[in-house]
Amino acid sequence: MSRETIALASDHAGYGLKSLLADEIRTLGYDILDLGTDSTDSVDYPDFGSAMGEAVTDGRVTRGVVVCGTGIGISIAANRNPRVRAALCCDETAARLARQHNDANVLALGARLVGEEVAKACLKVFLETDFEGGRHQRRVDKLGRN
Ligand SMILES: O=C(CO)[C@H](O)[C@H](O)[C@H](O)COP(=O)(O)O
Repeated sequence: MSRETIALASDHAGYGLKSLLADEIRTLGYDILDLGTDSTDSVDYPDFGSAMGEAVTDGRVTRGVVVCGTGIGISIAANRNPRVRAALCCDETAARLARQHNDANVLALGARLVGEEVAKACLKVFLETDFEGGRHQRRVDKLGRN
């Protein structure tokens, strides 16, 4: 069976955590599609949130992870794309519920707000938790395209 590819995108503030999460994603048994940025040189988070939206829309990936300083800007940017349901998470419980209840397809993290171990725990839960469907499906349907 082929391995799922997980897309990753960040701005400069999220670059370090993105690199660490790329290694973690591979360790967990997935391939990665790195949408940048490629250094800590200052860039604009909307460009990378938008790149994530395009990767989901054109079918290169079904799930991804976005990182900026707070996770706020890049999650707003990713969510401008109607096919993205990006969830900004600061702990494992939020990451689990984002999958179970919201069928979130993009995990957003704030590199300046969460520690590396918490970020890795959020990532693992996000990747390994299934959507529960049922009443949640009706609500996700009301969000629009997916
Ligand atoms: O957190 C962010 C947006 O919500 C960004 O990652 C930036 O860190 C933030 O806007 C601050 O930017 P700076 O140019 O690194 O000061």
